[in-house]
Amino acid sequence: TRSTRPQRLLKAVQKRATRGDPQSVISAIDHFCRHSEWAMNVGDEKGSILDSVVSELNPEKVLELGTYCGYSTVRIARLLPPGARLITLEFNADYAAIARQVISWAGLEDKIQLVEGASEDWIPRMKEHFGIETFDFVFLDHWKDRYLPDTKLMEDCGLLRKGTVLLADNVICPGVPDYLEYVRNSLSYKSSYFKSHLEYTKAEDGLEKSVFLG
Ligand SMILES: Cn1cnc(CNC(=O)c2cc(-c3ccc(F)cc3)cc(O)c2O)c1
Ligand SMILES: [Mg+2]
Repeated sequence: TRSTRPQRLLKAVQKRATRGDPQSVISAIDHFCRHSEWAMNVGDEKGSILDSVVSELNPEKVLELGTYCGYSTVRIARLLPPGARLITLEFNADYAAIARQVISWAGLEDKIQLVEGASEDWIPRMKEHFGIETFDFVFLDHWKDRYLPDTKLMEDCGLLRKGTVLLADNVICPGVPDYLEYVRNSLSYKSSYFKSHLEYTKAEDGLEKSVFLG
């Protein structure tokens, strides 16, 4: 049967990228998405903003909601200091299978724990299952109707501390109006918008950076 787009994306990585070289994996996926088939990775333009937020923060404990093919997982993990850990949650088993191979090709498996399942099931288990008290950085890029409930769930589970940074993808396209309204009006967050474009297109999109004030 016909291959899937994530399978073709993985083939492009294995064909073009060098094992153990995260930058070549990122470039191979960007090339595939620009010249072969669009895919919903955060992309190179918003990816550069993601890089700058991560580099400035130097987080030890990172949570990513929505792995997809592992593009942003690799972008983040390549910048983490030794000993830092990234937990990434993916609901879709087919995406998770591809992401594991992309992460492995980049040689970053030691920094990354990919967990398959629903974010609402795993967020309450971060402490007892992963020994995580609080996260330093959270990248939200999963189902857009889950950004707000999962943020409230992270608050309720005590996973955010004074200074934890949430960075949300797609706040314009597809858009997350309820989440934006919440983080921009809540006294518990200092929020700012980074205007950019939908990956590999000219359409407007952006990232919302929200610092939890405790
Ligand atoms: C099925 N599924 C598994 N994970 C998810 C969560 N991600 C998205 O939905 C997502 C969607 C788009 C997008 C799609 C079509 C379009 F016309 C414009 C934008 C872009 C993104 O960056 C995304 O992260 C969905
Ligand atoms: Mg996205």
